[in-house]
Amino acid sequence: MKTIEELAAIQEKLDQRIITDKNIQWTEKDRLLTTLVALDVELAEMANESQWFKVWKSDPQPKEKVLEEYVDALHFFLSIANQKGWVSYLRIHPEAIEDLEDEGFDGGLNGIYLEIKGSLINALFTKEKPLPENSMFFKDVKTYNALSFKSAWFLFMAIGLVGFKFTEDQIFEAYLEKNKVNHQRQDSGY
Ligand SMILES: O=c1ccn([C@H]2C[C@H](O)[C@@H](COP(=O)(O)O)O2)c(=O)[nH]1
Repeated sequence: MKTIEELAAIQEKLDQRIITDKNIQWTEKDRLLTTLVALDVELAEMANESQWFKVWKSDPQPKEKVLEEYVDALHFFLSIANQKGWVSYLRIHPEAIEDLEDEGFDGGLNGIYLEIKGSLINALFTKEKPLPENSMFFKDVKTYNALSFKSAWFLFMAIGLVGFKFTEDQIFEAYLEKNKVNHQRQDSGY
């Protein structure tokens, strides 16, 4: 199985190919904001396919495409990590996921989903602010912005692994499969 850092490198190749093929001219900021909008839309599509919030339906079962929408969102998450130099924050501790599995999450999937969005906004829109030198948070995390990203990423993985009960293998394989499709789309002038 590939590592998450390898997936990030695979993502960067796809992004750069799209930028070249479509001759996209943009500032770093334009690129980042475009990616955040794309991620926000994919997260919503994922929620819509999963249907967990559709309490008004008699049997809101997850639809087939949840994993596909999940890995579409994963593409844009990786892209943001690449753009901001946050790839090293993509490693998560399996024990933290296990703890979440045991304790559950305040607000359930709605809570996690909305917190992902809030944390992403904090990560990208608040002024860069360093964490205190002797911060009790992770040693490698230097700013509040990076901490918010790490938190959004952890919750995104938690939705996949705990909420939807996908395995990491399933997620990584589905990502590679969709990445291939995205290249094929570019080959055929998407
Ligand atoms: O710069 C880009 C543009 C698109 N995609 C991928 C992510 C999703 O898998 C898919 C979304 O495209 P639509 O199906 O929404 O057109 O394309 C990227 O990875 N990078």
